[in-house]
Amino acid sequence: MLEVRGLVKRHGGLPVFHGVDLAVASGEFVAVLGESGVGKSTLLNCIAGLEPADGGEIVLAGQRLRGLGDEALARLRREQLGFVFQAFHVLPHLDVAQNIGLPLRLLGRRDEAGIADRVGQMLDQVGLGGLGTRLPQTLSGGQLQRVAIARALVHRPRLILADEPTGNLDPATAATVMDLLVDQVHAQGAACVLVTHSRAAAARADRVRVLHTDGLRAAAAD
Ligand SMILES: Nc1ncnc2c1ncn2[C@@H]1O[C@H](COP(=O)(O)OP(=O)(O)OP(=O)(O)O)[C@@H](O)[C@H]1O
Repeated sequence: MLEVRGLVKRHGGLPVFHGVDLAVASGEFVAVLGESGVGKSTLLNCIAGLEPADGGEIVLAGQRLRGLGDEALARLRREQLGFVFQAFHVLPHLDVAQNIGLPLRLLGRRDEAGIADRVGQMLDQVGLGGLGTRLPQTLSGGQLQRVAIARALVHRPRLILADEPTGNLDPATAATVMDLLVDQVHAQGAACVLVTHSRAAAARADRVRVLHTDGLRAAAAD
């Protein structure tokens, strides 16, 4: 589903990482750990085509990202990807249900009843049942985190990229969110790359890798 080969990234001429290799098959869950600032979010952004790589190759769902135009990249993201951003990126002027339903609308779905059903299902799954009409500014950080997760999974993406999805959650809610991600991977056959500082979250993955400036390596306990 995802192949990263010899990835190189610089920011403003300064090296972030080089020599990053990663292959993730459908139905496989990989956690990426690493020191703060080593480039974990940057790696996810490169995989999503949100930041250009400076070298190496990324192949997502059989398509090589290099050389794809903005339009093709946007379509690939819409159709294949669910991204849980560290900073949520929940749209402030849309209510919770509209935020969660957005990926379905961007895919061209117009069956309002079907969209409402699926959004309701996601609200229940992340423990936000009844909060669909609330605006984001009335939610807590942990609730916003769960909106972001529901929105990333609503269209059953083939590849899930999750940047610290449990960072703002209490241990019980974090475990529920990890259940959702693991279910999406194992029951639905999605691939998942999870960036986290949480050893508990990483323990749910099939493989754990640690990002260093010169590549991704197996964790000591792996
Ligand atoms: N837009 C940018 N312009 C310049 N430098 C950047 C930019 N984004 C990130 N960086 C730098 O790239 C490096 C990697 O940042 P990144 O956010 O990917 O790290 P991270 O491993 O995800 O960190 P954390 O665990 O703290 O979230 C850092 O040194 C950061 O300062």
